[in-house]
Amino acid sequence: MKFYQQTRLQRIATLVAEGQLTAQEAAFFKTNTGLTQEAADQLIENQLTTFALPEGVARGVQVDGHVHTVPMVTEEPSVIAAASHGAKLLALAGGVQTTIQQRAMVGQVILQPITPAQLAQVQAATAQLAQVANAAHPSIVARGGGVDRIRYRQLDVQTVSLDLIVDVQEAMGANMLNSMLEAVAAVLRQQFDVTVLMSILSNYATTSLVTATGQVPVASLARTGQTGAQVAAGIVNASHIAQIDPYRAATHNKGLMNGIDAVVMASGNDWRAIESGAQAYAARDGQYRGLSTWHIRGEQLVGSLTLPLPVGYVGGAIRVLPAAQPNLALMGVHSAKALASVIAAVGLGQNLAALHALVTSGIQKGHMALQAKSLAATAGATPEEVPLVAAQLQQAPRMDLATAAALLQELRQG
Ligand SMILES: CC(C)(COP(=O)([O-])OP(=O)([O-])OC[C@H]1O[C@@H](n2cnc3c(N)ncnc32)[C@H](O)[C@@H]1OP(=O)([O-])[O-])[C@@H](O)C(=O)NCCC(=O)NCCSC(=O)C[C@@](C)(O)CC(=O)[O-]
Ligand SMILES: NC(=O)C1=CN([C@@H]2O[C@H](COP(=O)(O)OP(=O)(O)OC[C@H]3O[C@@H](n4cnc5c(N)ncnc54)[C@H](OP(=O)(O)O)[C@@H]3O)[C@@H](O)[C@H]2O)C=CC1
Repeated sequence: MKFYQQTRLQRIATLVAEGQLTAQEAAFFKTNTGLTQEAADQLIENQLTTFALPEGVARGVQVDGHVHTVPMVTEEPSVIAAASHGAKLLALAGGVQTTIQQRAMVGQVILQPITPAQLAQVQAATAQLAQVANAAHPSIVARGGGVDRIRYRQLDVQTVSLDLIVDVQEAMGANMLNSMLEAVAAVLRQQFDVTVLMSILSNYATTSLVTATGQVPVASLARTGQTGAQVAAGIVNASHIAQIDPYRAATHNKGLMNGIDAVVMASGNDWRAIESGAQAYAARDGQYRGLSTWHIRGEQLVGSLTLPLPVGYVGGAIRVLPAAQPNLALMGVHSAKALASVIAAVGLGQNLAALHALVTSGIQKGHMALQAKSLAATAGATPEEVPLVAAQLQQAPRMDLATAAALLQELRQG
């Protein structure tokens, strides 16, 4: 029986049998009910309750020679099926390869107003400012990180952004960077008499770019009535439309962020930070574009996705959210870079599956088939009734809430 045809408990047992979960981790996944109210109260303000989302796994995600089972947190039906489908296609030609040139965070101290003479003074003190920043968070220096460099960008005639670029090692680094930035800002105000408007990290993490590339044999893309070459050409054309039309680009990127956000959330990372960075990067040359592109090389359809992924392997809420550590263990990643690589690979596969569906049967066939369960539940079906209503919904001429409600009523009337 396929993994996705098994029951929840059978899936956990399969992962144990495969050696992907220890007995202790399996016990956690079986009984996990999320955050306690007490833990939730420690995390946010004015806490009332907790809010749960489903978590599943994409299987067979092949990245840089390793095969990963990837936890994904999402409320949207068909996202995990699509991630699995994309990963399966990409695995046919060796999986996804990733490159990470650098992993650092950027923060800004905005100097405004500043004269050219004042700027020259500040620039002359760059080494001192780097020392100030490192002294504000010495433990990151002890861990092998710290200030990488400082650069200056003139934003308008009286405004300069002093950009602090910091190697944050295994953390996302937002809090540590903000401490460093505020220390630099204080010295600039006190010793250089410069007006500092504000200091804060930037989520446009261009120093944490990850590129995922992968290929699929064109022949494997064939579907009833369409040759592999026709489907591959359709995917290339769809990817081109996302380069020339922001209306399409936004949807193209939403599709790949379906996978990226789901893994970011499962890992306990800050998904708003990843979303904002990705969307800013999509508009980096002044026009908003698709983050991934596809082209044909010989017998292969080749895809590439680049985006900023400043995720942490430690810090933030990763220790506090109960599922984050078991999820990282199940994913089989042991560093922030490895996590970023897996996330990028899921994004590329997610995009491939969505484009494949769009240029073949259309999105509704696969998506709505999987939406049937959630429609049945929305109509009020109990867990026992959901599969019965969902099965009938898939045969019905229209798959909508009214039909689901009518089918449920029929079922209850026997
Ligand atoms: C839904 C599929 C995968 C069906 O895909 P399919 O080819 O019709 O069905 P299949 O039964 O032949 O399955 C193919 C593979 O999909 C996976 N798969 C299949 N079913 C399951 C399942 N239940 N649970 C887990 N994995 C599943 C699995 O890997 C399976 O291979 P197998 O293991 O059977 O050898 C396909 O139609 C698809 O990928 N569709 C895209 C769905 C999608 O992107 N959903 C997101 C919501 S729409 C959206 O938000 C974004 C969008 C689409 O607008 C983005 C854009 O426009 O670019
Ligand atoms: N704009 C944004 O995106 C903003 C985001 N945030 C939030 O900031 C949080 C992330 O900030 P971050 O600074 O990463 O989190 P933390 O404040 O939790 O700092 C990271 C922690 O990890 C510890 N650590 C242990 N091992 C390592 C290692 N190998 N490398 C690096 N650190 C290690 C550090 O220890 P030590 O102290 O000894 O160095 C530090 O305590 C997220 O919750 C995010 O939501 C906050 C402000 C703005």
